[in-house]
Amino acid sequence: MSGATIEPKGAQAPFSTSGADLSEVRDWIALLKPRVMSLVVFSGLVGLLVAPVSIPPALGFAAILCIAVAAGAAGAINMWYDRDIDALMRRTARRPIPAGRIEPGAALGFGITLAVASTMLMGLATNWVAAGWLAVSILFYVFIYTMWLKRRTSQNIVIGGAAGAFPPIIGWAAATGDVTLVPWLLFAIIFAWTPPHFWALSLWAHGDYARAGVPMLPVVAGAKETRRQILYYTIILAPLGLSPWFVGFSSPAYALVAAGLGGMFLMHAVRTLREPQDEQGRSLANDAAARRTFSFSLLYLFLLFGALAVDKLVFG
Ligand code: HEM
Ligand SMILES: CC(C)=CCC/C(C)=C/CC/C(C)=C/COP(=O)(O)OP(=O)(O)O
Repeated sequence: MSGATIEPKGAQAPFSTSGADLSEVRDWIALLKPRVMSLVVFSGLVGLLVAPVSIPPALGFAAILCIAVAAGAAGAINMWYDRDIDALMRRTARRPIPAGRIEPGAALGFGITLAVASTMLMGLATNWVAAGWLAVSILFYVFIYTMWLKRRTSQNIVIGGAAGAFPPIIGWAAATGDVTLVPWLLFAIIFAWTPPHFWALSLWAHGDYARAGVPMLPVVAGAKETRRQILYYTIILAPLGLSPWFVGFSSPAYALVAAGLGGMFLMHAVRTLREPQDEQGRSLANDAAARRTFSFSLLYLFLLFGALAVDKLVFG
């Protein structure tokens, strides 16, 4: 597979070289899973902004850059490890490694280099508590989720999803040097959010996972059970969203926003449970409700964390 598209460098005209360079750069960026990174970075930024200690903007910027690069590094190592199953799934088959545009070993080297560089820079720029949590999240995503759980159990994302819940802890630690109750509450919110976020998507992507032999919940337990589990986790998530107010960290205005968002998420989960389906729970409506639940999950986290940050700025 590799080498099929490589041409001798000297044979290329300057224009086509720059075109090739640009698409090469795009491939390296794709290895970093940049769209997923956006929300990871946002939740890390909110952890940093709501912390009771503020750090100089340049250091705050360095901390967020480190979270972004570390998440990207973990994504690149994940794509290196998962290249066999990525090649079997329609959603992932065009990724640079399964498509043969980037050598697996080069992707692994890229991921490890960025992981080490981002952790070291975090430690030097802010503190080693933040760097330690950054390392934990990379290692968790790579070893616990990707290498251990993803191919073994339908609970893979319930436990492995913790990797994506660390960014607010890292952001907070970058500012304060420690981790107290509030960042753990933010961790818990993302932890409870991950199953409905992912299982909504897996309802329509289950064919891909079945083909690749990945035991995601709809493949193992069926769509009906997946719909029920989405609702259970949303029932846990909705009150958890209010927890910063319960502990006196946020104002009643935040609580109102969190309650509204939680209510809307519950409504989407109930609609996903009840959408027209066959006896196995497979949608008869092109998974319209599940698609809306997935999109709303992204909006939910963005708005909830946005509200938390705005609340801190306005009410202190
Ligand atoms: C183990 C836990 C998780 C799994 C298995 C998972 C899986 C997925 C998958 C398969 C997609 C769709 C395709 C893609 O762009 O790759 C997706 C999209 C997305 N996920 Fe997750 N996710 C998880 C946790 C998270 C976390 C913790 C965040 C951020 C806090 C996050 C943010 C996003 C975003 C922003 C998108 C939309 C990307 C787009 O626009 O396509 N995910 N997730
Ligand atoms: C700060 C830091 C280091 C964070 C890293 C953790 C991180 C990026 C978590 C997000 C989880 C995620 C994108 C899972 C995708 O699952 P998958 O790999 O099964 O998805 P795929 O099928 O699209 O490859």
